[in-house]
Amino acid sequence: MTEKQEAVIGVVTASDRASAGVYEDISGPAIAAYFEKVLTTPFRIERRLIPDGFESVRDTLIELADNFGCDLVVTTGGTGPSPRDLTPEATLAAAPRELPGFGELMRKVSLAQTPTAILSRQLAAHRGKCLVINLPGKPAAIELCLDAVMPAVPYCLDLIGAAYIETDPARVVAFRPKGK
Ligand SMILES: Nc1ncnc2c1ncn2[C@@H]1O[C@H](COP(=O)(O)OP(=O)(O)OP(=O)(O)O)[C@@H](O)[C@H]1O
Ligand SMILES: Nc1nc2c(c(=O)[nH]1)N[C@H]1C(S)=C(S)[C@@H](COP(=O)(O)O)O[C@H]1N2
Repeated sequence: MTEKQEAVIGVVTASDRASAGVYEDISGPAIAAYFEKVLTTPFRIERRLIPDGFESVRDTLIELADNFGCDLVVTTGGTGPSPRDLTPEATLAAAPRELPGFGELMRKVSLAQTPTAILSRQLAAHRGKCLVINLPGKPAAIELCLDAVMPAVPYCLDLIGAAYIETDPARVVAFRPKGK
């Protein structure tokens, strides 16, 4: 296995209002803080705070994957049914190979928190060696959704040829089949 020294993790907040300064972006920093807590292998974060919209999100994801070498990009916001909520469409335009289990599981755990969880069209997909995971905009969704999918993320990154990452087992028990 070729191990890269440092994983690169993109954190993208898609929100018209947070990007215009109407309210403070809490969800983007919460994602970065989550990885600080959970990962034990070296990584750095690339943060972006952008307006909602198909092109803004698609182009940001492509830039993070292709020019910044991101192994993983986590987005927040723009997953709902409002006309400007276009993060899932933009994600599939940038990363055409969907991993449907991620969206299914995140909606399932979110339903325990709120009945409106079914309004989120959040998904995960990969662009070559870069995995993209959508989260809802609400700060309360961040840790809940990431806790649900993180056990499978390190092995997923192995399979797509991205960086090798490890989690603190006291926080997240990551699953890698034996011998991998
Ligand atoms: N990045 C964020 N940081 C903090 N709070 C947020 C964020 N995104 C959403 N929220 C909160 O969730 C509420 C509902 O968010 P909504 O789904 O309308 O956001 P959005 O469509 O992602 O963003 P916007 O409407 O600003 O473009 C917001 O009013 C705000 O209180
Ligand atoms: N865990 C969790 N999931 C959630 C929510 C939440 O508060 N917690 N909010 C829901 C709501 S109200 C909406 S409209 C959708 C989409 O939100 P977004 O457009 O900000 O991505 O996510 C849903 N999923």
